[in-house]
Formats: sequence, C-alpha cells, structure tokens
Amino acid sequence: MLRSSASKLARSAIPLVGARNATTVAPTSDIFKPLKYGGKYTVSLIPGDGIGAEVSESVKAIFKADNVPVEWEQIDVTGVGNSEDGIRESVQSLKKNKVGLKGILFTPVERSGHSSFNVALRQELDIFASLVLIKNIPGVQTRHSGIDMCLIRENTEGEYSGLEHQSVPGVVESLKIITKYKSERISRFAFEFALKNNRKAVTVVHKANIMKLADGLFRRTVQDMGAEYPTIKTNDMIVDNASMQAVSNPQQFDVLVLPNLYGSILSNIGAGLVGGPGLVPGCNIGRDIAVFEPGCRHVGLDIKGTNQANPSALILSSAMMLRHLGLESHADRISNGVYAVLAEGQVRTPDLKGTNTTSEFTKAVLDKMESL
Ligand SMILES: NC(=O)C1=CN([C@@H]2O[C@H](COP(=O)(O)OP(=O)(O)OC[C@H]3O[C@@H](n4cnc5c(N)ncnc54)[C@H](O)[C@@H]3O)[C@@H](O)[C@H]2O)C=CC1
Ligand SMILES: O=C(O)CCC(=O)C(=O)O
Repeated sequence: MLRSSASKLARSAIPLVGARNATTVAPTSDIFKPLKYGGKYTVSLIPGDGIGAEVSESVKAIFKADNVPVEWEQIDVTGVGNSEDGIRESVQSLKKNKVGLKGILFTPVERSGHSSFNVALRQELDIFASLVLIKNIPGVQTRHSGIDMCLIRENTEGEYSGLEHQSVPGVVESLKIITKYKSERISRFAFEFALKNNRKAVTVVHKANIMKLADGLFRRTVQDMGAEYPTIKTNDMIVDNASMQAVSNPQQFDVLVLPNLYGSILSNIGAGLVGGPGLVPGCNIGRDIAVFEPGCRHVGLDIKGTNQANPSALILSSAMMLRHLGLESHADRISNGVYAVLAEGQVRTPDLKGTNTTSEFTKAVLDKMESL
C-alpha cells in the first residue's frame, strides 16, 4: 500500500531531462494532474513577502507572452501580521487547484508565539517531499564544476514540529519528531526518484551518533528500504561531514535524503555552490497536491522593491510546474530561455555580479524565447 502510493508519487514527480534542463521535472503518470477548465489550468499563485511580488511578475509576464494555458488564482498573503484568513484561503485554493506556485512568507525571528506560515502550509497540505535540484548552470562561474545532486527532504516533521516550551524559566525544550511512517514514505520517494531518473546512489544524511533514537530511526529506515533497491547504492553520512564534503567534494553526491532541518541547510549550501538562491528551483510534492517554490526559500527582504532580485529560481520552478502539468513545450521554451540568457552572461542581476534589473533580465528571457 505504502509502496504503491509512494511510487505513484515519485513517478509523477520526476524524470529530469538533459543537462541544460536539469531543473525540470516531467510527470509520467496523471494521478496528480489537476483538471483543465475552458482549456486552462487554474494555478494558485502565492507571491509571498520580500522579492515575491517582483519575481512573480516576471513569471506572469513570461507565461502571458508564451500563451501558457494557465489561469492564476493569486493570494496575496503575508507571513507576518494577522494572516490566518490568507493562509486559510491559500490552503483552500491549493486543495481545490492541486497545484501552486509560491514565493516565501517571511517568518520573523523575534516574535515569540508566531509560527511559520510556510511550515503550516506544508503540514496542512501534507506536501511531504521537498525536491531541490543542485546543478551547475553553464555560464555561471563557481568554484566547483560537475555538481549534480538532488536533495529530497522530509518537509512536514523533524525539527519543524513547532513544539517548544519553557519548562522552567531558563530551560527550553524543543521537540524534534521523527516517525517511522514519514521516514518510510520519504525513503520510498527517494528510491523511486533515483530509480526513475537513472541515479546511482542514495545517501541518507543524519546525526544518529548523537540523536540515536530519532536520527537512528530515519537512517535505519532509509537503509532498510535500500535493500529493496539493489541497483542503487545506499550509503550514509553524518550531517556535519556531509556539509564539509559538500563544499570540498560536491561531485560525490547523487541523491540525498534528509530530515527537515538538514535538508534546509544542505540545500542552502547547495545553492551557494552553484550560484546562489536566485538560481535554484524546487518543489514540494504531496499525495495529490504539488507546490513549486524556489529551492532554498529566501525571502529577500533586504532587496524588496528594488528591482534587483534574480527571478530565475521562481521562473525555473514554474517550468518544473509546467512539466508536472504535462506542458512540456512551454516548459522547454521557458527554461531554455533562462539558461540561454545565463549562459551568454550579457544580462545579469547583481547577485551574479551584474548590473541589470529584474525587469531587464525578464525582458532578455522573453527576447531569447522568441529567438529560440
Ligand atoms: N526568514 C524567513 O522568513 C525564512 C527563512 N527561511 C530559511 O532561512 C534561511 C535564511 O533566510 P533569510 O535570512 O531570511 O535569507 P534572506 O531572504 O535574507 O536571503 C539571504 C540573501 O540572499 C539574497 N537573495 C535571496 N534570494 C535572492 C534572489 N532571488 N535574487 C537575489 N538575491 C537574493 C537576499 O537579498 C539576501 O541578501 C533561508 O535560506 C531559508 O532556507 C525560509 C523561509 C522563511
Ligand atoms: O522560516 C520559515 O517560515 C520556514 C522555513 C523554511 O521554509 C525552511 O527552513 O526551509
């Protein structure tokens, strides 16, 4: 039962295609496929805080120019303030449409008792598998070349349980939850993903030397499941070492499967390796809902409203979404447009040491799409 539903999940999420299109996924099953009305899909669009509005405008302009058959259902919710209604509306919209494109909702560090709406959304919708693709992009110079790794992160439990309390003044207890059920389903997802994408190895990242019960369960579950996939090598690595290895010898990694917090940290390290948070796409997959969002989830409050953000991460996430919807040719045109502009290097946002604006970059992608 678990196996069949998990393999359907992984199947529908997947195949990566071609070197340049490494940031794309294509469905091979239609169990997820949202319904079309009047020839169009309705997609929930949650721009989020910070740079969300600007980079969402880039995606909207590109979809419009390419006549993508998508109708946006936009929810302008923020992560701060009294946004419960907006979150409810987002959940309802996503449950109805089954597919969404999302920026990041800001979660203030200081405010006590304020839980993360990003996390709430993922938990409420049970979009349990976060997939982040870390691969060098031609034209973007980085210290390392030959990086090609897929991070599969458990998205709904672990350190993000939100269960913290002060037992006595000065003593705080924070609960990390690891369950066998959720460890099994993310492991299944990871192995099915590896199988369907001709990947050779799955590395489980953990801290089981210290958290013997929690991370021990996660590690053991992945390893046990590995025995069912003899063509894929299963190995394990302690998270501290994995972080060090990722910055010194990242080419060794293929598919990584991680509990929630380690997934966030390694995807941020990964983004740093291939050019930064403005470039890395991602998605969150559940039983019947998929939400696409930049892979390392940055709000970018410091550059909000300055027209400086690199929209590539959200545009490439939207291309992943189009593959999920089976709209391959639109996905190809859009992702090829982004990669071609990045490869030429004439038009670049400041994160890539350029001087161009978000709007100029978007225009360059639109021009490139016309000429491809
Ligand atoms: N602070 C929050 O509310 C949230 C934080 N997180 C996690 O916490 C980590 C740290 O978050 P923050 O400190 O808020 O990071 P941040 O949003 O301040 O981003 C760090 C730096 O990267 C730059 N940046 C991010 N995206 C960019 C883009 N598309 N184009 C150009 N520059 C860009 C920002 O301008 C900033 O200088 C993130 O990596 C994320 O994984 C996740 C969700 C919400
Ligand atoms: O800070 C948040 O609101 C959510 C955290 C998150 O999405 C992450 O760490 O990946």
